[in-house]
Amino acid sequence: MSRSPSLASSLDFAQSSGGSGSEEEYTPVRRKAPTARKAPAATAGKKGKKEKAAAGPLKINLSALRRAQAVTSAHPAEGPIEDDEEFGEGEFADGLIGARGVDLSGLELKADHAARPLWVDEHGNIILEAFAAFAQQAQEFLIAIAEPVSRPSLIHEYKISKPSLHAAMSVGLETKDIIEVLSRLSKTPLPQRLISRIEDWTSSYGKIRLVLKHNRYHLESTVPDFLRTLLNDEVIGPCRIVRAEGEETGDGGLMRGNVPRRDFAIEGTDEARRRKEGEGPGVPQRGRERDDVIGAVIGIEENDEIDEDDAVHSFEVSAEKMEDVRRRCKDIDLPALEEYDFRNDTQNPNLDIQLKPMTVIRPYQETSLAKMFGNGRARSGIIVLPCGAGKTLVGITAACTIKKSALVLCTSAVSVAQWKQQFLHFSNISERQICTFTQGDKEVFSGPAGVVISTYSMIAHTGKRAHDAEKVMQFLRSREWGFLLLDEVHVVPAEMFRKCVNGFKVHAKLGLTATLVREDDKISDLGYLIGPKLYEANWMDLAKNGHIATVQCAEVWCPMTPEFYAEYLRTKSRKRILLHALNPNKFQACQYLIHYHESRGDKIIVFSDNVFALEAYAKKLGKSYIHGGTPEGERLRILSRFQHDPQLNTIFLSKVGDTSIDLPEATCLIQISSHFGSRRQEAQRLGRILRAKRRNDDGFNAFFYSLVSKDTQEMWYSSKRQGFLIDQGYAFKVITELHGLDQLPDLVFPTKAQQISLLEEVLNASGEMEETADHYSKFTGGKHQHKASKGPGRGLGATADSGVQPAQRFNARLEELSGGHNLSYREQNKSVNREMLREDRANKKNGTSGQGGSHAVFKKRRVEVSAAKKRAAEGS
Ligand SMILES: Nc1ncnc2c1ncn2[C@@H]1O[C@H](COP(=O)(O)OP(=O)(O)OP(=O)(O)O)[C@@H](O)[C@H]1O
Repeated sequence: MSRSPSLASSLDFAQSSGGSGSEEEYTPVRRKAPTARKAPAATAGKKGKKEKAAAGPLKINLSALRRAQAVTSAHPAEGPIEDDEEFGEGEFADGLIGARGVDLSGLELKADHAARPLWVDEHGNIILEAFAAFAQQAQEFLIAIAEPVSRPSLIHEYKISKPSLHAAMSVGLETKDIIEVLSRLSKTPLPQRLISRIEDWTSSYGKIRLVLKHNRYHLESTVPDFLRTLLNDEVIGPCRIVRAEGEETGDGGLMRGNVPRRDFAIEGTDEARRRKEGEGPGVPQRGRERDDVIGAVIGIEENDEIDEDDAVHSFEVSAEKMEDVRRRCKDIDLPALEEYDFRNDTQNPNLDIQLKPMTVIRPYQETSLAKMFGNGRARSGIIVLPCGAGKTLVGITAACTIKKSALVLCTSAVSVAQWKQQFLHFSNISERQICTFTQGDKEVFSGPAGVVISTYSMIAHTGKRAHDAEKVMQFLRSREWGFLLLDEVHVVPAEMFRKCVNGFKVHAKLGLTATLVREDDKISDLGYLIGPKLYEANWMDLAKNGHIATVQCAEVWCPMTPEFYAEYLRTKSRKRILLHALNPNKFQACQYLIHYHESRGDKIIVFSDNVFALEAYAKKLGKSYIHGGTPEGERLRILSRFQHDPQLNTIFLSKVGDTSIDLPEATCLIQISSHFGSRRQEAQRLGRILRAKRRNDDGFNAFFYSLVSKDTQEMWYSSKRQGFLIDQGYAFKVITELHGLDQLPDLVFPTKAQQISLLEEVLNASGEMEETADHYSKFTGGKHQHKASKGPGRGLGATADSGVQPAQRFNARLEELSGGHNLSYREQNKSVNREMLREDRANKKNGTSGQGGSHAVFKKRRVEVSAAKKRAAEGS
C-alpha cells in the first residue's frame, strides 16, 4: 500500500494561502514575481552586502544569524544590552553568506514557493522557515528523516544523512515517501543528486534483521542474496556458527514475515486506559488527528500489511562477535535491524508490571514511545529529550510496555537510587521484583522476571570482583533480557559502554539522553551499538507548553581589574583559570545577581568547576557550598535546607551537581567558572532549572547567567559552550553593565587594596587549586569523598562506582577539551598521564614548574604584587 497519496492530497500548496506575514521580516532571499525562475541569491539584512551577495550563490550560515539574534535581543530586567557590539553589519552579512552555508544557486523556484517552507540543496542541507505555512508538519517530517542542526525561533536547519535516513526507515518510512514529501515541501525542485542519494542510502535498509532467539543471535533476511553477501563477507562470514543437526532450535515465531499492525496501546496513554476500562480499541490516540497531514507518512498506523509468504532465511552468528557483526553490517550498507516482537516471545517469562493509574505520560513522551513501538515491536534506538523533560518515565513506560525482565544502566549510584524510586513511584512493580547492583547493594530479584538497576562502571568492571558481585554478574549474564535501558548514553566512556552493551543477551535497547554530543568522536558508534535516533524533542516546543521552564539566558561580561589583567597576560600557566574566575568584578557581579534574585524570591544555584574559587566565593558571600569532598550528611542537610528553608536561598555547587540533582525549587543559575567549552555541561546545568516547580506560574521565567571575565579565554569557551543551547533555540543576551552594582550594600572587594590582597591569595594558591573540582577534591577531599560514597544516596556525583571516572590529568589542546571540533568528551589516556608526570618531574628538576608557586617568575610576581599592595595601602 502507499501512504503518499493521503499526504499528497493534503499538501496542496497550489491552493494554500501562502506564508505568514512574518515571512517578510526574515527575508533570506530577495523575491521577484511568483513564477518559476532562478533561486535568489541575497540574504543579508544590510544594504551593501545584499548587493554583493546577489552576484554569488546564496549561502546561509545560521550560526551567524543565531549569534546575531543572541546579541541583539534586549534584556530589560538585568541591564542594558549593547546591540551589535560584537557583530557589526559587515560581520552579520558575512556570516550569512558564509563558506559553510547552504548553496541554493542554480535552483529553479516553484511558482508557489512562498507557500512551501523548505529550502533543500543537493547535499541534503535543509532550511526550514519556521514561520511559514505547513512549518509544523514539515518539522515533524524533518525530525523523522534528518538531523536537526539548529532550531532557533525563525529558521531551522536540518541535514539529511545516511544514519538519519536509516532512522526514518526504522520508523516505517519508505524511500518514495521521503522523496515525495520532501519534494512537496521544498520551494525548489529536489536536486536529482539528492534524490539519487536518498534512493541509494535507503535501498538496502531493513533487508537484514538481527534477532535473538533462545539465547542465540541470528541474521535473517527474506532475500537470500543479501544473506549470501553476508556469508561471503570477510568479517561476518567467520562469525557464523554452524551447529550439529538437531541442535538448532525453532524461533518461537519471532521476527517472521513483515511488520504487523500495532494492535496494542503504549502504557500510560489514553488509549491504554480506555482499553483497561473495557472501552476497547478504536478510539484515536492523542496525536493521531494531529498527524493527519504528514502523520500518515511518518506516523505509526500505516505499516505494511503482513505478507506471510515471505520466507525468512537466517544463519546464527557468534554472540561474542556481535559488535563486529553490527559494525560491519553498517559499513557495508546492510544495517541490521533490531526489533523485538515481545508480545510473541513465549520463551522469556512475562513481568507483571504496569503504570499506576495516576501516571499519565505527556504528549511528547507518548510520541517518542510511539516511534519505538510504532509497529507493535520494540525497536532499539535512542530517544533524545531535554533535561528535566522526564526521560525516566519514558524508560519506565517502555519497560511497562515490553513486560519482560529489564536491565537499567545509569551513570552513578545516586541515579540508581533515583531510578528505583521512580520505578516504584510510577509503576506497580513490587520491591521484590526490582533490585539494584552497586558497590553497596548486590541484590537479585526473586521470581522468574524482574528489573535490575546498576551503573555502567559496575557492569564494565574488568578486575577481580568480590564473590557476591561475581554471583550477580553471572546471574545477569546467564539470562536473556527483554529490555536494556541505557541512561545518559552520551557520557559513558566508549569502551565501558561497549562492554555493557555487548556483555548481555538483550532483545531491545533504548538509549536516553538530552544532548547527543560527545567529547570523543564516538557518537556515531551509538548508532550500531544501540540503534538509530528514534526521536528528538524540540526544547522550545516543550517550554512553550509548560513541560519545561522558559529560561532567560544571559552572558555577563565582567571586565578584569587592571591588576588581575596584567597578571593574566603575564601568566601562561593554568593559574589563568583562577585569575579569571576570581576577578573581583566577577565577584561583585555574582554578589549583585544573588542579591537581585534573592530579593525577587528566587532560589539560586551558583556553579563553579573550580573548587578553590567555589570556596572563596561562598565563604566571602556567606553562602553554603557543596563539592566532591563535602560529607554526605552535610550535603543532604544543605540540599534539604535549600528546598525548605526560606533563609537559605543560594547554594554553591561544584561540577558534582551538574547531573543527578533534582531541585525543582531552583529558579536561577549563575555560572562563575566552567569546564572549558563543554556544550554538554552547559546544557546539563541549564537542566537544573528546566524542571522549576514554578514553571507554569503566569509569566514565570527561570534565569541562567554565565559570568565571563572580559577579554580572557573564558569568552571563547563561553561561546563554545553555548553552541548546543543556541542550536536548541535559546538566545544568550549579553549584559555589559549591571545597573546599581556600585550602590550595593557591603559590596565585596570595593578597594584596590582588597583587590590586590585577593590577587596575592590567587598567586599564592598552590598548583592544585587551579584544577577543576574533581582534581581538587582528589587532592583535598579525595579520601573523604570515597568514605562518603558508601551505599546509595551518597555524594552527588563522582563516586566509587559512579561510572563518572575520577578526573585525571591528560594532554590535549584546550579547544578539543572544550567541545570545539564538535567534541565534548575525551577518554583518559594513561600513557599520556604518565608522560605528563614525567614532564612535571623534569620541569621540577629544571626549576621550570609553576606548581606550588615555586617558580622563579611567581616569586618575582609576588614581590611585585606585595609592593603594589603596600603602595595602594599607603595611598588609601
Ligand atoms: N508524565 C509525567 N507526569 C508527572 N511527572 C513527570 C512526568 N514526566 C516527568 N515528570 C517529572 O519531571 C521531573 C523530571 O523528570 P526526570 O528526572 O525523569 O527528567 P530527566 O529528563 O531524566 O532529566 P535529566 O536529564 O536532567 O536527568 C521528575 O520529577 C519527574 O517525576
